[in-house]
Amino acid sequence: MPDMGTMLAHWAERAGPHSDGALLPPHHERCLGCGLDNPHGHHLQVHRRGDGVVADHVFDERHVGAPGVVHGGAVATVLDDLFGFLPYLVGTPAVTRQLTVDYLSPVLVGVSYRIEATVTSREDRKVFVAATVSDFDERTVATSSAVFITVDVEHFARHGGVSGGSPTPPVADDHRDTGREGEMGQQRG
Ligand SMILES: CCCCCCCCCCCCCC(=O)SCCNC(=O)CCNC(=O)[C@H](O)C(C)(C)COP(=O)(O)OP(=O)(O)OC[C@H]1O[C@@H](n2cnc3c(N)ncnc32)[C@H](O)[C@@H]1OP(=O)(O)O
Repeated sequence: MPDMGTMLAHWAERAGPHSDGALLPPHHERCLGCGLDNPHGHHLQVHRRGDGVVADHVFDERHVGAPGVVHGGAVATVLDDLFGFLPYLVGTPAVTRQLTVDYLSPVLVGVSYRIEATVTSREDRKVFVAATVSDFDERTVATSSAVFITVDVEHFARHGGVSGGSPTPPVADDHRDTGREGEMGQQRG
């Protein structure tokens, strides 16, 4: 388990307070949504705006689904990551428990979109959040809502770390030493 002091410092460093308009720090350098060191990432640049967060984002060819159209999973990734900045403003770490996306119009590769998210309500550990994705004619192309659950920093220490690496995946007993290096071996990468 990573050192708890390191985890606490990592959270404290990011949690702010952040002034209105400030560029918010990435979750960590390898984060798929906002980490600048992730070559597969979206490199989201997120600012605080009032009680919410906002990012302008252009999806590229790496994110294509149907020709010219952004893959729905890529849109969901960006929404989830943007929601993941609201805990900085709430003041406590939180993780996604449920994420819903309404795809109203195709999101297009190479077009700039504004994505805005805010906290709509709180109930004990539950933080309800909502977001919109709009083009620069202010036409809403997607909306999203999510339920985040507040956690303590130990949650992150328990399940991995903040250095950017992934914990070694557990190997299921029934696939150990079978000599079947076919499908399962390849899937596990
Ligand atoms: C050190 C800091 C590092 C910082 C790095 C930050 C990185 C962030 C990166 C961000 C990247 C982007 C973000 C990411 O990608 S975050 C990554 C994706 N998310 C996860 O990995 C979370 C995985 N899930 C869990 O770990 C657990 O399930 C958690 C901890 C979330 C809850 O497990 P736990 O066992 O503790 O709680 P519970 O299951 O009893 O539920 C709790 C409460 O919630 C209610 N509930 C459940 N569902 C719903 C629903 N649909 N509508 C309304 N309510 C709902 C439920 O009834 C209950 O209510 P109540 O009975 O208590 O009243």
